[in-house]
Amino acid sequence: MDQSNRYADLSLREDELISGGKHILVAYKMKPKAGYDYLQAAAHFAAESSTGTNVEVCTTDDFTRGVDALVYLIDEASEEMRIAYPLDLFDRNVTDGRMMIVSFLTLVIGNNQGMGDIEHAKIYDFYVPERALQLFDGPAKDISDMWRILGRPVKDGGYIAGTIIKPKLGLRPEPFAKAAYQFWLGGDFIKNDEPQGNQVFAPMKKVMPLVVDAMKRAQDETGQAKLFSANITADDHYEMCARADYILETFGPDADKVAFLVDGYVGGPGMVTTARRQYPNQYLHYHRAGHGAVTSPSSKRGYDAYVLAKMARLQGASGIHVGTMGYGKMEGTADDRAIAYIIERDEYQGPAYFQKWYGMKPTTPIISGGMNALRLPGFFANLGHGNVINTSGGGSYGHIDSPAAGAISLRQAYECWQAGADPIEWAREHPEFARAFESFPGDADTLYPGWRDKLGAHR
Ligand SMILES: O=C(COP(=O)(O)O)[C@H](O)[C@H](O)COP(=O)(O)O
Ligand SMILES: [Mg+2]
Repeated sequence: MDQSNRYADLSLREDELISGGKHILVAYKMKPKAGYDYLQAAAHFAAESSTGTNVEVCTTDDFTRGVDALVYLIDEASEEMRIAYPLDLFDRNVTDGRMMIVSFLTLVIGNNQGMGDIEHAKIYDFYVPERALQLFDGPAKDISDMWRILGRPVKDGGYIAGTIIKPKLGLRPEPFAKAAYQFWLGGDFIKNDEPQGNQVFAPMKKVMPLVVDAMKRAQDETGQAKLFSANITADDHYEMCARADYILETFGPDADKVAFLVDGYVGGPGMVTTARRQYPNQYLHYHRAGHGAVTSPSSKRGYDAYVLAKMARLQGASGIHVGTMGYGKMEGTADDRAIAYIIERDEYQGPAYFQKWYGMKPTTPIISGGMNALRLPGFFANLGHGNVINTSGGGSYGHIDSPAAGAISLRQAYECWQAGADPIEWAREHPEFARAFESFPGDADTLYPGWRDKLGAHR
């Protein structure tokens, strides 16, 4: 059935839809199955994503038609399809009238992902009008809260040197806490790796008191505040809250230095929002493990990492992983800067839409995955600033001298970039950074050819 008379209006202008402020706009790359007309398939897509189905139903009335999603732009050659969704389509909380990402996802990337006439469709950008932005929680805490705890300026407080306890799994409580202590002697921030929780060989109630002790000792020894991001992920939100409450109680006077990590992609928006709403005083760390299943450039379905990050800011993540922009081990390119910019700035021109955030707090880009001191100078040059949290697991625990030396080498890499210095020259004056070359010789050969001769001459 051709529904393009009802669910498409190509005369609608995007600038007018935006100035009207009554629609969420979504940009897709969509391809119909062979033999299907592009506009008809797009209109069916909009129908399934809003008020319709594949046939006319007798229960539809004039009001129903007023909340139809409308295809307002198509370009078959570039697989471009943009749809305007009236705000009233989206579910609101009974308790407080607020909007929810789960309803946004259910409509804009819901049943349309399994349609028989669609080859594939993937969201690459969306636009949220001011009124809808007011109805999302947004972050309660942001990187300025971390900087404040670290005793830094709350604006442009700079690089937070972090790590992930490695090995990823398999450490019992004492070696786990020892690993934390060793890193904190040189660095700022430690996160649980995303699967670490309450394994039988490392029960949370044995691990956490030892981590608190390690934090205290590292703080005493260095005279600096230290931060810990604790994984509270669980299927059951009561379990999640039990973990969070236990952790806050255990950290006691240092509880402000605790972030809560949630595996937000596998756990879903309910998990993220539970953490956001139950613990608004804690920094909320969104780990996106699993996201590649839909966000990977090789996937023609789902949504991309830019869209995931933008949704995370709406939901109230204080920080989310944004990849390493081609400088680490995970998939990514230099252009992934956009993923950081959309979540940290007050406004940003995305791939399709110019988004203003109207004062919503920023979400910190968390840089993680195969990073080490040698890769950081290029990373900062590409991003253009260093106001990020970076967690280098292998880059710290793989340093040949110690985790503390690994941590120090990370900070030195940041300072090298800040100074605009040549990394080889910097290494001559900064021993931990120099030893990173020997710790990661494969990276050193790739990034700084001839480093052995140049540094060896001064050894
Ligand atoms: O444990 C790590 C990195 O460990 P290491 O520092 O040892 O490589 C992170 O879970 C991934 O990088 C995910 O990050 P992202 O979601 O940005 O890919
Ligand atoms: Mg990890």
